[in-house]
Amino acid sequence: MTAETRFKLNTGAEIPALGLGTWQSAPGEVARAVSHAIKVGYRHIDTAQGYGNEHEVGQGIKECIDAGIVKREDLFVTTKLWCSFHTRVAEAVQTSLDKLGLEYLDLYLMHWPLAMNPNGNHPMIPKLPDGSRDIVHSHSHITTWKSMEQLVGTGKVKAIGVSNYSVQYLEELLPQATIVPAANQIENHPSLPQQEIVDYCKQKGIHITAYSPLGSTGSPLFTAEPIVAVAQKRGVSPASVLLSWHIARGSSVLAKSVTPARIESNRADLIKLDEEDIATIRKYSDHLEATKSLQRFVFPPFGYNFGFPDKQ
Ligand SMILES: NC(=O)C1=CN([C@@H]2O[C@H](COP(=O)(O)OP(=O)(O)OC[C@H]3O[C@@H](n4cnc5c(N)ncnc54)[C@H](OP(=O)(O)O)[C@@H]3O)[C@@H](O)[C@H]2O)C=CC1
Ligand SMILES: O=C[C@H](O)[C@@H](O)[C@@H](O)[C@H](O)C(=O)O
Repeated sequence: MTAETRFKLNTGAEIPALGLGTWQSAPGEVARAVSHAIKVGYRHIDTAQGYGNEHEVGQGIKECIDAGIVKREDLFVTTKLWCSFHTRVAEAVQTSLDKLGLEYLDLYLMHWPLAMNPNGNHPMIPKLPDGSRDIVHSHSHITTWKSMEQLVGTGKVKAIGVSNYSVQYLEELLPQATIVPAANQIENHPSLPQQEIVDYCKQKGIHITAYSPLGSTGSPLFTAEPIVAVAQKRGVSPASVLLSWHIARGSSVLAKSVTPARIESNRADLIKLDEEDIATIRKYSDHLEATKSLQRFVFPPFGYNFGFPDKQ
């Protein structure tokens, strides 16, 4: 059954194919979204220090554990190190654990491969007087990774990984790494297939998790003609096609919703796309690439070159 699919990480652990996203899930909504998701079968929850909602995510998890719906070990919980904490990894992971009310994380990711000033004018998004983000250019993401490697063996993290890494950044990191990242969480959907990084990660044993698979808030992807065509042919919604596409590619996928009916259908309506469906979607992606019309929905104003082929 597609919703039960799990992928093996390079640690030997398994990551459930579908996770609940929680970015921009408002306070007062996210605990309910998490507990509803777990009740209807989700076993993978994605949050981040930067989302400011780890406490509420933890409440949703606790409700389900206390009610006997799941045990901690049935869940796969990911959180992420925020940029202004790259020099304070041990402190950051403990704070995340405390907020979540958990003793360990299944996956701890470096959210973006750059450090922001830990002593700047804001704890999360420090800015310079000209309004640009206060980035510590002298601090390498490799140094951050070395600190994250120290967490493995402490019992606080089962696996470590990265997010928003391009091939260029992985090529810098891998020769210096003692531990190969278990996962790279990247924006991924038919309008930004990122085949280059997906193939590279596959070759290196790094699992891909797709974020913003539905095109994030206010998405145009639901009405993209080839997606609608596959949805109609298969008798499902465009959202189902967009989510199922990643599972067919061997990636896990994070779907954010705070709407109970969507949380349910995003899981229940996953399907196994066939070769014809995949070919239709590939043709669409190839056309966008050829016409330089790829769409990246998440590109925060870091003013930084992440090595993304579509944003140089
Ligand atoms: N590592 C990183 O830098 C990033 C990680 N992420 C992670 O990935 C997750 C998913 O990405 P995100 O950007 O949130 O966007 P998604 O692509 O998951 O889209 C979320 C939006 O789609 C709506 N939606 C959900 N299901 C349906 C449906 N079946 N039909 C119609 N609309 C629907 C949601 O509305 P509603 O909630 O109102 O139902 C919300 O507005 C994040 O929440 C986060 O956990 C995301 C961005 C960056
Ligand atoms: O995970 C989601 C995104 O990466 C988000 O954390 C960033 O876009 C952040 O809001 C920022 O402004 O840098």
